[in-house]
Amino acid sequence: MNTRQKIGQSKRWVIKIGSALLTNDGRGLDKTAIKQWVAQMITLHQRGVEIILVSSGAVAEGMTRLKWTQRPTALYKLQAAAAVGQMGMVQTYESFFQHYAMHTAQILLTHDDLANRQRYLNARSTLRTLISLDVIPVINENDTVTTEEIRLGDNDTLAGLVANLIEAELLVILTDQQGLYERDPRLDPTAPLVKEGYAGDPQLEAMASGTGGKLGRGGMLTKLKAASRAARSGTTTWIASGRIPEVLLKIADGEEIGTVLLPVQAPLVARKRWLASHLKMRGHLYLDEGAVKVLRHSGKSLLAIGVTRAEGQFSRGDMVVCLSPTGEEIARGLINYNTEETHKILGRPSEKIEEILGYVDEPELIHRDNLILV
Ligand SMILES: Nc1ncnc2c1ncn2[C@@H]1O[C@H](COP(=O)(O)OP(=O)(O)O)[C@@H](O)[C@H]1O
Ligand SMILES: N[C@@H](CCC(=O)OP(=O)(O)O)C(=O)O
Repeated sequence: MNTRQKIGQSKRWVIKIGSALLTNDGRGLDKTAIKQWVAQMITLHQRGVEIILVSSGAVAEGMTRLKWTQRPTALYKLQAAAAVGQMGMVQTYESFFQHYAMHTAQILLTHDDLANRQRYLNARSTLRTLISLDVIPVINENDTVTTEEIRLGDNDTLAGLVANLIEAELLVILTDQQGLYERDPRLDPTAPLVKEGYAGDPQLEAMASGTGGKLGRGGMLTKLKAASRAARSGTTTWIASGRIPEVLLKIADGEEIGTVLLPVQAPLVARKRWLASHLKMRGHLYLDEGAVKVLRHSGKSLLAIGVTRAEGQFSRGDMVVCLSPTGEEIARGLINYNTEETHKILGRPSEKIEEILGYVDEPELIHRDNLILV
């Protein structure tokens, strides 16, 4: 059995379907195609595969329903379109799955739901429960309530994080191209297809352009970044064209289609994976050489004494980036003190915190359990 065939036998899949594909390039929901993907998912489910769907298309379908020809730039219009289009999308999935007596469940997530530990754990247990009930979760970003500040931005990222959340074995990204090409095929139609690579390989990321089509937001770069995120839970990513007949079954059979991106590092433990899923950084801490060494080699907490400078506006519990004296990123972590407090205690020993602030929240600036090395 070759690598692809082994991957095809994965038992927990996250399947992400992009806007361009789902709405047939903006001509409204492509119900014929959706019907076929649903039929394939049913076959996979009957073979014992657990499926979580991440579906884009709310904004694109909303635009069609509202008869808008141009994707609006104003957030409030995008949110209105998403609210209208999400209805059509979930109705379509539910009715096709109902045909096979299966239920779907709508899950709308925001960045905050994944950044807050309690909500992250709630989302995970809901998804696990739905899977155990043989229900197909249909996930999208909760576009109607997200602001520029807190949005994930594209569903490739969301799919990568969902793969981490439920420890999927395989993330399938269906799009309007055959996979990753060595150059953007819109610019160079002769570019060769990359068949296999490693998630997080910077050489592959250099091949992908960051702009999506007129409907999607991601482009190929976010798909590669999603593969890199997914790899943190040991998940393999398979990017393929959703227009290939029986595409999902071909993947399950390990056929030579699309681009396969293999995880290289050992999977991170659950809490570290959650930490790594934070996308919004609120500040930067510059460490001295001693602190860099301790973080890298001793797995210890970060103390205020090892920090020379702090930038940004953050509150207790926010994610900040730790940099070496030359500005190289070393780690990220949840800080125990806000900006003003940090400015007062940096460079000082932990036993002085009480004297300086009048209280001590924690002796560490960032506890090692809340720290992830980069
Ligand atoms: N190296 C590349 N290989 C393949 N596609 C690329 C590459 N660079 C950029 N792209 C573009 O990414 C697009 C897919 O992204 P996007 O429009 O966001 O799709 P989706 O809606 O499926 O997320 C393709 O149509 C393609 O033009
Ligand atoms: N949440 C948005 C997703 C937009 C988006 O990222 O689309 P895509 O790049 O096609 O995955 C929607 O449903 O329209």
